[in-house]
Amino acid sequence: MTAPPTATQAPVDPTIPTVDVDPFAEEVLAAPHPMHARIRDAGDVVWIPAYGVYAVARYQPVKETLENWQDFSSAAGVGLANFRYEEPWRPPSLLLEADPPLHDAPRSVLQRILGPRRVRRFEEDWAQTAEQLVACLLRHGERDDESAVVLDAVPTIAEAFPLSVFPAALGLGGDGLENLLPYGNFAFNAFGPRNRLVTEDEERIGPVVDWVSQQCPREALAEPSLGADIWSTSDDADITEAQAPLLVRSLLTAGVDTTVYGIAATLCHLAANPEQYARLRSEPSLVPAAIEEALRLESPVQTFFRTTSKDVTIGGHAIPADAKVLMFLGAANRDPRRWEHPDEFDLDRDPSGHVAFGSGIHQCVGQHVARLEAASMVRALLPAVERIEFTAEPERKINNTLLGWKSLPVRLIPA
Ligand code: HEM
Ligand SMILES: CCOc1cccc(C(=O)O)c1
Repeated sequence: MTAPPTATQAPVDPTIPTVDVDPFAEEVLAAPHPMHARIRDAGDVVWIPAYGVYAVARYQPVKETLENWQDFSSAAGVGLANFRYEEPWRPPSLLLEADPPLHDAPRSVLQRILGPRRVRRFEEDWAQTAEQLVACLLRHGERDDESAVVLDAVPTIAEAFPLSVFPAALGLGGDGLENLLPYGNFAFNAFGPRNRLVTEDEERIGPVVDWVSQQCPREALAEPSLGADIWSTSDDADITEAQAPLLVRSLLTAGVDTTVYGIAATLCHLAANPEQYARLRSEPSLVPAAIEEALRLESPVQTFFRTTSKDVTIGGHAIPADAKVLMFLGAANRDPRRWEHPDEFDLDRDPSGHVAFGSGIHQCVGQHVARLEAASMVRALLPAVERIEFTAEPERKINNTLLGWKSLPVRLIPA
């Protein structure tokens, strides 16, 4: 492993604007939108001296960088760390941190197992679970003096629902599920710099990492399940027995915190836009559009990096080989060059083309699972809850990669 290059404090192309921000400062992680506008306005690509990286925030260059896997590699890691010089904190993902051809077979296996038709088999069960959750909250929830149910929608809905359906769908047993959110939280923090968000957890994450590893062997996974499906593809040599547990680990890592943040994002905008919530109640066919619009607006996964595989250009500017390029997915999803009134939640917008799930060969392979979880939850709320109102300011959850809510204090007015 050769020594990492010293982060040059200036771009090799002097026409690339420098933007002196720290995207991973906690106050910026909690409220990134002003920084996004500043970077978008500076140009197609900018230099961020704080980390010695290039960055793209406008929709077009973000989408092109995501889709150009040949020039912008994932195999050197999709975080700040460059695996060509630095040891990853865990064995790299066979999908997220791989390029073709190594990426091909694992991707094909998960694409088949998590495809829309296969995911539809969960529809009835997840709808029933979501309806039971809503009925239980309305029956047992604390009531205010106007008989509305007062609760924090993050633990009681956004976290409770995914944790009640996804581990079982994956094939996990019942013990230790409290490790899932901390593991995903650490994994997403680890894509960023080694700041407090990483160091404060790394001392105690060991047992959590061990628990996750213990969930991946074939004998740990119930049948039938998504995890068992992964292992059965190793019988047909689509993937090897050594690869199967890493694919299970991928679903454990990427498949929980993200959906919690996605549901919280949707609930936040339904509470903030009561007239659009009312419209959904009368037009439930708009539920998928509402979820896509919330994902565009919030982009639970805010950033990922790529590493240039040779001397390339972005927007006509020269970028050298082996450079890290930070892609601001959340900024691209609010780029006024691509979206009209970009910061508004608009049910009538066509949100297709947003990059909340990425784009190209690495586009989220779990997106159908994510969409079904969110739709199941929203569809269960609509007939039972007339309105969702904030009772206090929502509180941000801070993470180097994820943007979401730690708390959504609301009152549910029963229908
Ligand atoms: C709202 C929820 C979710 C969001 C916003 C999200 C976002 C993303 C994004 C942006 C990528 C692209 C990464 C890149 O280009 O480097 C991605 C990839 C991926 N996602 Fe999701 N995701 C979500 C839910 C899920 C779920 C539920 C699963 C598993 C069941 C999952 C599994 C994966 C995997 C394995 C990859 C890597 C795919 C590849 O590299 O080929 N994600 N996701
Ligand atoms: C949501 C982006 O997708 C991810 C995130 C973290 C880990 C993995 C994996 O493949 O292990 C995938």
